Amino acid sequence: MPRYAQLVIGPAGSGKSTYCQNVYQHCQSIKRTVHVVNLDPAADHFEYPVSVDIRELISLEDVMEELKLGPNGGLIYCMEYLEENLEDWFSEQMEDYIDDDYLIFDCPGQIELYSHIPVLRTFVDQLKRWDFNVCAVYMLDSQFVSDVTKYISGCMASLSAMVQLELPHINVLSKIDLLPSKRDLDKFLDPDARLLLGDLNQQMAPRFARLNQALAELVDDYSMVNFLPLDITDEDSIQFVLSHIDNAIQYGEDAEPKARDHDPDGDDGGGF
Ligand SMILES: Nc1nc2c(ncn2[C@@H]2O[C@H](COP(=O)(O)OP(=O)(O)OP(=O)(O)O)[C@@H](O)[C@H]2O)c(=O)[nH]1
Ligand SMILES: [Mg+2]
Repeated sequence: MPRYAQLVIGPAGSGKSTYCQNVYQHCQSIKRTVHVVNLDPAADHFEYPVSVDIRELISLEDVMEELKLGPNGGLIYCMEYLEENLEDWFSEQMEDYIDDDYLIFDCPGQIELYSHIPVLRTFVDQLKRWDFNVCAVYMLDSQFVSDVTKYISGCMASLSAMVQLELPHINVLSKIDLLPSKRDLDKFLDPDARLLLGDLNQQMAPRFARLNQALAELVDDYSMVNFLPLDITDEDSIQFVLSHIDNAIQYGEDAEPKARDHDPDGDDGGGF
């Protein structure tokens, strides 16, 4: 039997750890077991019980002090150290989690990790060899929908992670509770390339028209850049996101089919 994993990624401060905490609590309330793994060597405190903690292997503070590295260089060093220790330290930690266990990996927010540094890809490949079904959960702060140019840059960062990791990929728009209005939200959840292009052209100088066209086509071609809204103040919203992810990794396939509550259109909306 496989094991299951979510790799929770996305820019710094996008709400990854908060998401992990809320999914953990939600699962507790519905009597479902999940384990949260901290992969952020810079994290200082957690609102969820940490099942495995990278800081027991290496801490950012020590690396910065001993190797005289800054926070970003130090983080990369820590992650590469984890990569070197996948077969021993990490493999030992994973031994406790067997058939059907469900792990949620809370990752650091450095964007380099998702664009051009291969550590997470190596990590994911190892999880797959250990028979994990893995899904990338890309968190984007909903403040990105306040401006179409920000939004397109968020989409590109997510696409870059998707191309690098080659995993089932779900984009989540976090912090929906902080949006002053949800009126225009739909057009960002499931973007229409032509509308996007119109908005981009309106905001940017004419010399960017061809670039905008290419970006809009890219979003359209992949037809994968869509987002699930997450309002952590609403249990149904958490369950909605979780059920899409479960579906992507075929969790609970043998169980009774789950009702897709909170999905007014009845469509998938997932980005993979
Ligand atoms: N209101 C609200 N605040 C949120 C939500 N998600 C995160 N936050 C706040 O946003 C800040 C950053 O959240 P984190 O969960 O630490 O974000 P992160 O992605 O783990 O950040 P890094 O690990 O530093 O990359 C914290 O102050 C959270 O309380 C949300 O859904 N709603
Ligand atoms: Mg975090």
